[in-house]
This record gives sequence, structure tokens and C-alpha cells, in this order.
Amino acid sequence: MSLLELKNVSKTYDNGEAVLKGINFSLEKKECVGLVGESGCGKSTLARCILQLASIDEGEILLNGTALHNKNERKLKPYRRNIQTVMQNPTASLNPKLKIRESLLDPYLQYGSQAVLKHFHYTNETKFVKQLMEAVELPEELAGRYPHELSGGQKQRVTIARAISLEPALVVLDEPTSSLDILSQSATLKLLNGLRQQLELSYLFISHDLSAVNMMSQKILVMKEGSIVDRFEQEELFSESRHDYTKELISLYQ
Ligand SMILES: Nc1ncnc2c1ncn2[C@@H]1O[C@H](COP(=O)(O)OP(=O)(O)OP(=O)(O)O)[C@@H](O)[C@H]1O
Repeated sequence: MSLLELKNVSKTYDNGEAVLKGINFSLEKKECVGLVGESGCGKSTLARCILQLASIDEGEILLNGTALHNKNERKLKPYRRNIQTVMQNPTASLNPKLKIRESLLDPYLQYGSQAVLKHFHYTNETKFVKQLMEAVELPEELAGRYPHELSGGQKQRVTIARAISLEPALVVLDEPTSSLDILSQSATLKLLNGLRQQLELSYLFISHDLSAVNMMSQKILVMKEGSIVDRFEQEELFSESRHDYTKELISLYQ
């Protein structure tokens, strides 16, 4: 059974715009699936549907075989901690009034009693925060600061630490490096890659940047105007059989 399965998922916004048109794909445990496409093709909408932050009109979204799309909030609660996200803008993702340590502890305080952790160990708050800061290679003393006292790259590492703190089944990475400078981008991608292997995480990695997707993912999906127009294994990126649109995207990065 796949970790995540989308079957014929469609969504139209109230203004009549069909934004997702029959999306099908699956994602296996410990795998990174990359989803690439131009701005406006529907990537973030798809992410929001998988995170159960937006509804779908048709189709199914299954996590370990269980349908998520028709559950009410009470029934969704056990699944929420299992699908975490890292979004584009870390400043918007962190509460400016909370110190970093408080933001890091938030998921544990909400859901920790349900989590059976394999890699991190909760003995007390200080030790837990220390493990999370170490995992994302940040000095422990930054945990005592507020978000505005950190750089963009450091803030994004905090949101990554928070997302992985309960060892979720799936992490949806929605353009996680696009607000960062080029050096922080590559360091953050390297960190995410290492964490996936070390903590046996699974990622859906969403980006408009084909080279980043190619570096991170074992399988790649190419999205255009709400449909997946091409899908392939990482090593098949430069194959002649690629869709014309994929070839166009490749040419942008050469
Ligand atoms: N809440 C909404 N109501 C109506 N239309 C929306 C809403 N959110 C997004 N859209 C439209 O749906 C389409 C897809 O948007 P979406 O944000 O999913 O694309 P995207 O591929 O993630 O783009 P980007 O890379 O720029 O974030 C766009 O045409 C957008 O204007």
C-alpha cells in the first residue's frame, strides 16, 4: 500500500476556474516525489488539498489507505500530525511573539501524547529542543531568540525542525527554498535530503525549479494548467521520450 495516493482529484474554485483536473499519483514510504510546474499551474492548491486545508470536488486522497478528504475536523485530528508542511515564507510560518523554543515545542504540546517517536526522544522540553536544533544544524542558543532575531535561512531551519519534530509520515515541502538566497537554498536542500534519509521521512517536494526537484526526488511529476502532463523516474529526466513541456522546462535550466 502506498503512503499517499491521489485518485482522480479535481477542484474548481468558486469563480469557476478548474484548478486541478483529474490528478493521479502515489508516493511510497521514504520516497521524495517532486512536483514541478510554472506559477499558477495549481501546485499550492494541490498541497493545500493534501494538507486538508482546502476541499476537493472529486476523487480521493488516501494516507496509508485511509480516505482523508471526507473526514470532519475531529476525525482528521490524528492524521494532522502525520502530514506536516514547510512553506515558502518562514517569517509568515512562525509566530513572531513566540521564542523559537516555544514554536518548536508547539506540535509536541498539541499532539505529542499520540506520537511514538523513533529517532527523537522526549525526556524534557530543553533536551527535546536541543535534539531538534541539532537535527537542523542550528546552535542551541538560538532557541532563546524571537524569529526576527534570526536570518531567513535560520528561520526556515526552525520551520523544518518543527515540521519533523513528531516524525510525521509525510512532509509537504511547498517551495521551501524560494525565499532564500542561493547559498542558503542549496544548504537547505542538502539538509532536507539528509533528514529524509536519516529520519526515514517521505516528502512531496513542490517547486517551479526543475533542477532543485531533480536533485531531491526519486520520482518527478510535471504539472501544467491543473493536469500532470509528464511523470518519470529521476534518471529519465533527459530521455528523448519526455513531454515537450518538460523539455521546455529543461531548456530554462541549461
Ligand atoms: N482561493 C482561491 N480562489 C480562487 N482562485 C484561486 C485561489 N487560490 C488560487 N487560485 C487560482 O488557482 C490557480 C492556481 O493557483 P496555485 O496557487 O495553486 O498555483 P501555483 O502553481 O502554486 O502557483 P505559484 O507557484 O505562483 O504559487 C491560479 O490561477 C490562482 O489564481
